[in-house]
Amino acid sequence: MDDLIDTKRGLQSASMFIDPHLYEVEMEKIFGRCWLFLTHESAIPNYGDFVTAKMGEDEVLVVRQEDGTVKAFLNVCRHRGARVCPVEAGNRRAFVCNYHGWSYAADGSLAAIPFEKELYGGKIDRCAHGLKEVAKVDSYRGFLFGNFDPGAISLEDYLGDVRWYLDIWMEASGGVELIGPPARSIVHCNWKAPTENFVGDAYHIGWTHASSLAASRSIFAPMSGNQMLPPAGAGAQIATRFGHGLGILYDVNPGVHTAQTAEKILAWQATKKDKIAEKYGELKARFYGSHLNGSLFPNVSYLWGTNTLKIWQPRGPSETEVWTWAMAEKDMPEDLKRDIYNGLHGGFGTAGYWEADDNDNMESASLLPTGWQSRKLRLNAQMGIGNDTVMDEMPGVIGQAAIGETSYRGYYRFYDEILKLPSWDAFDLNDEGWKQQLIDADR
Ligand SMILES: CCSc1ccccc1
Ligand code: FES
Ligand SMILES: [Fe+3]
Repeated sequence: MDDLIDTKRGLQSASMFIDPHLYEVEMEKIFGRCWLFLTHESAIPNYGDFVTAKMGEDEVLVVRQEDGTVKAFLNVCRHRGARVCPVEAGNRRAFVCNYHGWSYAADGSLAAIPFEKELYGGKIDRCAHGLKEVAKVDSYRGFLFGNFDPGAISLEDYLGDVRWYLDIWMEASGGVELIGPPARSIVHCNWKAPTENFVGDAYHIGWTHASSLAASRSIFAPMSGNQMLPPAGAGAQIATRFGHGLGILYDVNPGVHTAQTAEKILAWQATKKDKIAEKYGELKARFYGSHLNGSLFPNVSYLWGTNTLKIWQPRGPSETEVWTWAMAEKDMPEDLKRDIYNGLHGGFGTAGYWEADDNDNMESASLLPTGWQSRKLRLNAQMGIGNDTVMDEMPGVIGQAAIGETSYRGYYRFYDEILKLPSWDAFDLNDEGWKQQLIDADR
């Protein structure tokens, strides 16, 4: 794996998008040890409410407990491995397996076995056959994450510096809600391809989305066909410790929406910005009115302004199931939420026209390296390399340009680190060397 990621020069091996052995290592070392997004608290408010979610290729049941906490379990019967709960969401105090009828309580314990006395003679240890519980479940600002590794660092530590940027829309905005259930679709690509696009690819907007920009008459339309670059000082790229990253396009929050919906969003935000500035400072208020594209390592992405949250669920090295939610500020009027929902799914939903633009790229970038010669190529994420820096007013390593690949380099720097990390015990939370690794990188 040594020649997979070259952090020093901002290069990655094209084989990372197709190598089946690497994929198995990712499932063990990344999806088996990192915090993975499950759902939002508001989706399971009451005792017995549940949703199914994915953690890597494992399907889990996320269940609200009687005491108000949330537990997650592998959705796999402990008898012969059948799926215990076949539906995506609902409310149940018990889950009964369709195969032989074993039933589990909401806390995952094995509650009843058909003909237990007659067929097992009381010789089965029910306590040892409860649903397999996910080691850790925790919530950040209402967003629920799970971790299979009992030795993992806390969610708060794992999010680290990126919390400052998440708080722009998860807190300063007054909080958001996911308008679901999520749309689900399959893209024939490796799960990292779209995640890296959302972590930092403002570069593709003008080129890939030329027709979509023109069709939607969006604020970004002048970038269509690369007619122009965003002016100097129009944005920034941010990389943080655990690979989470984002790009900011200043002051153009509703950039991807049609002119009509954008107008409504701008009017709405104008009613809140002063209060946000008072409470959270001018910079956060500005970022609240900016467009943010970001990914949380390993596989969840968001577009603040375009109003979407997406998970790129891996299904083998060359297939990804995309879950897409629309996202709106909790206190928005219902008609604006509906406009946002319709605009989002028309653009970035399963058959969205922006999504269709992107999927062609995701598929070609992921499928071309199946060629013996193509897979030996290095992918280039050197844009802005050597100019990254730190700034007092905002955390992380910063690329001070609207278009750059700082957050790509940050994402793959941690990807390399976590693949090589023996265990979380070997991890030094206080080691700030990661910043210098990125700042000292050069061509
Ligand atoms: C094209 C929608 S906005 C965006 C910006 C950067 C990365 C991904 C999406
Ligand atoms: S120009 Fe970026 S992948 Fe071809
Ligand atoms: Fe795109």
